[in-house]
Amino acid sequence: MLNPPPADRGPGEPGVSEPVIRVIDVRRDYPRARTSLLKATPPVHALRGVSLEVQPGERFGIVGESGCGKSTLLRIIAALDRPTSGQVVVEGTDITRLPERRLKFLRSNLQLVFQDPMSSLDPRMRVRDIIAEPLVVQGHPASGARVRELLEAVGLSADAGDRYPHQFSGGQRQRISIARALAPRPRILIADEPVSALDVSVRAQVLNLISDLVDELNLTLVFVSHDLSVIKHVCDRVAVMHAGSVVETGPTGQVYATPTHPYTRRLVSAIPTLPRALAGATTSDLLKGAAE
Ligand SMILES: Nc1ncnc2c1ncn2[C@@H]1O[C@H](COP(=O)(O)OP(=O)(O)OP(=O)(O)O)[C@@H](O)[C@H]1O
Repeated sequence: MLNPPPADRGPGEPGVSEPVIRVIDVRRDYPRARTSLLKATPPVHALRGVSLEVQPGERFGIVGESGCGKSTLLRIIAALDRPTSGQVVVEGTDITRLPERRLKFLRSNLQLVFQDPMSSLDPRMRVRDIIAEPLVVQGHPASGARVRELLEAVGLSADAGDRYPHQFSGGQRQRISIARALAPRPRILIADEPVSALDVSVRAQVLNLISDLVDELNLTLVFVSHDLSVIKHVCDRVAVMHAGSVVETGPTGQVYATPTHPYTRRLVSAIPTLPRALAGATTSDLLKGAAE
């Protein structure tokens, strides 16, 4: 079985109604280079008091155009960065104040898939070692059988393990990243624009693979995209971000059909019609076009 029911793997087993992730009034300021000797330069307010909750087994989307703070929020949820203020509670544990050595439980329970598989896969490593790496880092032996099982789960043949990342297409490389993320049997999968760098012809295949695996393995998914049509394909609920704030949250179908915030209405009205979608235009391309 790819992901048997987890044994005790850390504090805070999610209860029936306990959110898996709670983000509470999170702010993140980045210092900006000084431009004047006389006046202090104000920081970049990347997150301006973001709050949201993700329930167990939910597929939660975060959408917004470039620079609205999506990656900053994901990095804070994954404890790769700390907020300036506010709290993030994952599976009942406030991770924002924990020292690095106490974050071990999070490093196996929560895994990430990034936008560009080429830059997130070490070109000098064979695929089998790439997939086994998170297990080895956590001090677990990685068996050949487990690597083969993961390759099969993402639709790659067992002999793919002997090859190097450059010997695969973009879509296949993203499958390798997904296999690596699943290796430590996470309960939470975070995907940051996982299909944006892929050829439009393989995007749906990779989205369907993520969807199927989330169902099969009973994962909670947090999925970030600048493209509402991609979110609509995968997610049950969505938070719309604009300029460091969440401006609207709701079931994806409802937000899509009856958006309440003016920014969401702009996003929805810019969703590509079929011919433009086939030509590969994204919501953000179309928003740019509309603004020009
Ligand atoms: N390390 C940093 N130092 C200074 N400013 C930063 C840093 N990281 C992000 N920012 C700024 O914070 C804001 C939010 O950036 P972030 O990358 O989170 O947005 P995003 O929505 O993920 O955009 P994209 O989709 O283009 O990655 C932007 O104004 C960005 O320039």
